Amino acid sequence: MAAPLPRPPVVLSIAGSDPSGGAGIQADLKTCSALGAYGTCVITALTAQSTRGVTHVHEVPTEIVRAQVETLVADVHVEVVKLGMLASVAIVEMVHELLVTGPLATVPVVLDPVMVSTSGSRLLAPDAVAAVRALLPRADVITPNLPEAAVLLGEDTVGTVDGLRGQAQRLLDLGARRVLLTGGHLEGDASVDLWADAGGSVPIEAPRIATSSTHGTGCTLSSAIAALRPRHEDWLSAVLEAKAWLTEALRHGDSLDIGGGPGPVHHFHEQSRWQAPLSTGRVANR
Ligand SMILES: Nc1ncnc2c1ncn2[C@@H]1O[C@H](COP(=O)(O)OP(=O)(O)OP(=O)(O)O)[C@@H](O)[C@H]1O
Ligand SMILES: Cc1ncc(COP(=O)(O)O)c(N)n1
Repeated sequence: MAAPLPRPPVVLSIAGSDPSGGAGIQADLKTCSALGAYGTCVITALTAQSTRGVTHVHEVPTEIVRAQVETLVADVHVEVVKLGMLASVAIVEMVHELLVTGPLATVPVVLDPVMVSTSGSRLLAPDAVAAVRALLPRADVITPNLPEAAVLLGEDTVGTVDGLRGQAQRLLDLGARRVLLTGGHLEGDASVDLWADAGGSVPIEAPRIATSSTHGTGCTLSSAIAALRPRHEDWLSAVLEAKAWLTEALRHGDSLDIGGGPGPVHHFHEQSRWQAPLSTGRVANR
């Protein structure tokens, strides 16, 4: 029998804070705990938000973002980084530098290019889109939703799986290595995302859950991929497990009954409980 991992893989979420606990670093840390990873975080922005929406955004000074990363990484070995809300050009560029020439230079990256909250508030300054685009080649996987993919490409939002294929390919052309284009904004009985990498593209389907508890699904999915990557041989296998787990967390979200707006998914529901598989002890590499 193979030995279990000696300790949980360490994931670093660099993202914004959501006091309502459904999105941002709070969702990322819960996801890590639910999936057997150890979550750490560096906060880029404080938002004042509830399930009903965002009322304020306060960006963390870039030197404090840098200090958080440097202080953490000097002590703790991070196995995967997940990037969420990066707020401004200055923060995107600072994080980019840390990922290329700084202490995170060899760490695999999942980039969720967060731009606008479900409730419609800007979480990324419009002039920061080019800086996020420049970050694409440094990410191992990017997880844009349909509006985010369209903004990155300077195109209109598409609404069909064929349209997704074209956009995913053009994101690869921009330097992304692997793309999971999330189709939560599509309609239909299935919730279809599109995976694309140098080998081609493949739709990833799950049942569409009739629920209003969709706050933070994008954050939760991208951090689940980061949390599961060290336990899989490749990125696509981690994505498939993350998507299946998220679907169960969505299925049980309404039972939480948090807030008056779109509520969070249920990271810890019994039927979505994740069990650490026996493992070879392999950890992610690039
Ligand atoms: N009702 C649903 N049922 C099943 N899966 C869903 C549903 N809504 C979203 N998903 C899935 O959740 C994941 C994230 O989807 P989405 O495209 O909505 O990202 P997002 O817009 O970044 O999310 P959010 O802004 O809510 O954090 C995808 O895998 C998507 O297919
Ligand atoms: C800090 C933070 N990060 C990300 C989101 C996106 O999540 P959603 O689209 O569900 O509002 C958010 N609302 N807040």
